[in-house]
Amino acid sequence: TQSTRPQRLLGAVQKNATRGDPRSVVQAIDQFCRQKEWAMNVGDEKGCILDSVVSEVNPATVLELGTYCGYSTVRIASLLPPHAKLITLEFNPDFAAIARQVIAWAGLEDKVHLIEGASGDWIPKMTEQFGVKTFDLVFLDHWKDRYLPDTMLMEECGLLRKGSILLADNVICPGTPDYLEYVRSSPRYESQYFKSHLEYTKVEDGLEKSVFLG
Ligand SMILES: Cc1ncnc2c1ncn2[C@@H]1O[C@H](/C=C/CNC(=O)c2cc(-c3ccc(F)cc3)cc(O)c2O)[C@@H](O)[C@H]1O
Ligand SMILES: [Mg+2]
Repeated sequence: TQSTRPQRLLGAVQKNATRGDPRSVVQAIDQFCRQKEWAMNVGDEKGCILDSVVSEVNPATVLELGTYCGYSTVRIASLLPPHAKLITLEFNPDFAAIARQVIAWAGLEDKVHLIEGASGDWIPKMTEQFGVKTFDLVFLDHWKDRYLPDTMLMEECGLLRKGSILLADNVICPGTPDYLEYVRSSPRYESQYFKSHLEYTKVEDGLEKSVFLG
């Protein structure tokens, strides 16, 4: 039977990356996506911006919405301090299965909690299920029409504290107009746009970093 693109991406990791070496996993995926098949990972260019924000925030608790194959999960987890926790939500079981293997190949399974389920169902359960009071950093990279409702839901559930950082992928391409309007106009956020390019292309895209002001 035909393999899927995520399966071929995992194959490239297992073939070209060194077990336990997150940077080699990231490099293997970027090489695969540049040379073989485009895939919707945040990519190397926007990935450097993601790395700098993670390093600056030095978060103890991170939430990622939309794991896909685990590329940004590996980038983020590889920069976390020893006891930090990254919770990543993915509702497609096939993608979740690939992501688990990518995360394991990088040797980061102890830092990552991959939950198979929908963000809308799981955001309200974060405190009771994982003892998370608030998130220091949230990376939004799931369906673009879910960014705004899930941000409002996180506010309602008290998961954001003064200083929590939201970092959103694809605010230009494919675009998240309602989310962008919200975080840029709300007095409860201080927003900043990091201009970049759509992964592995010359098309404009960027990340929006928004600080929750409480
Ligand atoms: C509510 C809920 N709960 C849990 N998991 C959820 C969830 N909603 C989605 N997911 C999961 O997250 C990923 C989905 C990511 C969506 N990302 C994009 O659509 C995307 C697209 C492009 C793109 C740009 C130009 C083009 F021409 C074509 C595509 C680039 C990107 O970077 C993207 O992120 C995927 O793994 C999906 O199962
Ligand atoms: Mg994206």
